[in-house]
Amino acid sequence: MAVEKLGRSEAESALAELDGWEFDRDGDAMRKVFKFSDFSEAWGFMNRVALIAEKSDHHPEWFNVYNKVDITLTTHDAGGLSQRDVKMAKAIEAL
Ligand SMILES: C[C@H](O)[C@H](O)[C@H]1CNC2=NC(N)=NC(=O)C2=N1
Repeated sequence: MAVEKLGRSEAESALAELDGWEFDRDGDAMRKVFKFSDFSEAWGFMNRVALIAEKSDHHPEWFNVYNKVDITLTTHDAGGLSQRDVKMAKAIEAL
């Protein structure tokens, strides 16, 4: 699927509206570390994110240790950040 990479200023304004998300990989990705009270809470969160990912065919790069979930969003098909990442981050924030 063709997806367009966001321009720097588009990406900046999108991130400005998203709590805690920061640029990563020279602006080609966005990243946030979520912390929970324990593994069970983190895993429950990951399950909900996984369902969103499958439904939207957009998958996070993530790393989990116990109560921490480190999420990186990028669009491989676009070679950087796209509207799909912004949409995904908003969906994650809405959980
Ligand atoms: C074929 C399939 O639609 C693509 O590989 C999708 C799947 N999930 C994806 N996830 C992410 N994060 N980036 C993509 O470019 C991407 N592409």
